[in-house]
Amino acid sequence: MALSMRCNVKSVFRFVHKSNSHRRLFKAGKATGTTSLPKAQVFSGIQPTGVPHLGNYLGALESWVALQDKYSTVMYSIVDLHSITQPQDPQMLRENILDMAASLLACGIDPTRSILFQQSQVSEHAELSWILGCLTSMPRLRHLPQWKMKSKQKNEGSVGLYTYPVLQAADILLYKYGQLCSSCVLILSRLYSQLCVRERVMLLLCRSTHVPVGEDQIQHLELAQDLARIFNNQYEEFFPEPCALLSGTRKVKSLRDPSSKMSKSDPQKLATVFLTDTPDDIVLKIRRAVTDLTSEVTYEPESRPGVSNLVSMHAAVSGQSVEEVVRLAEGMDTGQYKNVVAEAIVQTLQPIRLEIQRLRADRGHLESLLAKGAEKAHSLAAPVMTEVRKLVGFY
Ligand SMILES: Nc1ncnc2c1ncn2[C@@H]1O[C@H](COP(=O)(O)OC(=O)[C@@H](N)Cc2c[nH]c3ccccc23)[C@@H](O)[C@H]1O
Repeated sequence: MALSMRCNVKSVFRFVHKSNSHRRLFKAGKATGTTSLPKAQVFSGIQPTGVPHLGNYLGALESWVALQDKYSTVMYSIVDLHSITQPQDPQMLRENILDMAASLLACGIDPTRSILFQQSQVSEHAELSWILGCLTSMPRLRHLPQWKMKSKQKNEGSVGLYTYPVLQAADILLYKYGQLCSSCVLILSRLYSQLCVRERVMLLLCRSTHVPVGEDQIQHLELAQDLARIFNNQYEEFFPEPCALLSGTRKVKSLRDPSSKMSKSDPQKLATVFLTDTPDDIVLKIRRAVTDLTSEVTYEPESRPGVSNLVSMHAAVSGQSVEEVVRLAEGMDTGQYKNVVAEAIVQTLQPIRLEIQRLRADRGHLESLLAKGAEKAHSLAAPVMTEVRKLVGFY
């Protein structure tokens, strides 16, 4: 699974030249008695607004799982504060939070290798969001997707919906420190002064928070980068700019309208494949997927979005390239091809569905996992917030 990184290299470059950042690089470990260098972290979030769908899985969750092997601090948050920007029934929300935890575990999130937690249980998210909100201009938020889409649907949106992306920036920026293992720390701290600028840039690039998301979150990530920059200019170099990590399948489209993205809240029942769909549900939805009048299978996202969406989903779930998949489909018409795609999706989702069912049954276990995750997240967020409060002038 290929991941691509979207970072603002120029700003990281600028960051390197500020002497403070340099010193801070060594400061982070003092509290633990080691000389430590901050390092790359992974942070991402998902709203507990129902069972994740194939778009969430291919655009984000699959890479969340893979990143557990590549980074030592990996954090995934069930962003319940974001979810209440739309009306939620309290009992349903409570259930959705635990169901989301079960879904993430079933996809392969391993609580021994990542910190899985509920956003509202770490109050620093809301606090940092307020501070960042005070640095954000109103026009900067007006054109961001969440507001544009959802305020239109409801005629008018809430203040929470409007400032949603500021909270997302706070989520990401809050987790800026990490510890390296002591031998790496020793080697790197000895070497740092001998590194050339390019190597220091690489080190700092690695240090920023990496955020695996689908394409729809890019503008939110850009706001997080801007807010890091604005905060640093206003107070002192403090927040490294985060980078988006995009998976190969950046945007899975709706099966009923391939001009829009697959979404949990799509009112059309056949538009979205959920991770809990049975094989029969999946076959039906794929068979009914909107394509076009050409029967050949090709990959032309602009002119043939429907069939191209099937091809890219098929490539992603089967671990093949788009070219391989198209070659495999030679001689088939789109009707026959849909059966192949459905089968490949069933193969991928079936074990996840069964595991979700198993995990959902033990609510106590899920609650205790989330409580432990919140404790760990809090222990990382608290020292950052202490520094932020000092910089802002609260003490
Ligand atoms: N059709 C699709 N195709 C490809 N990818 C998709 C598709 N639909 C959703 N995604 C991706 O799934 C993740 C979770 O979606 P959410 O809408 O809950 O995701 C959201 O609503 C975020 N605002 C949650 C959030 C809050 N704080 C954060 C901090 C970092 C990253 C993310 C967050 C996302 O990565 C999203 O890009």
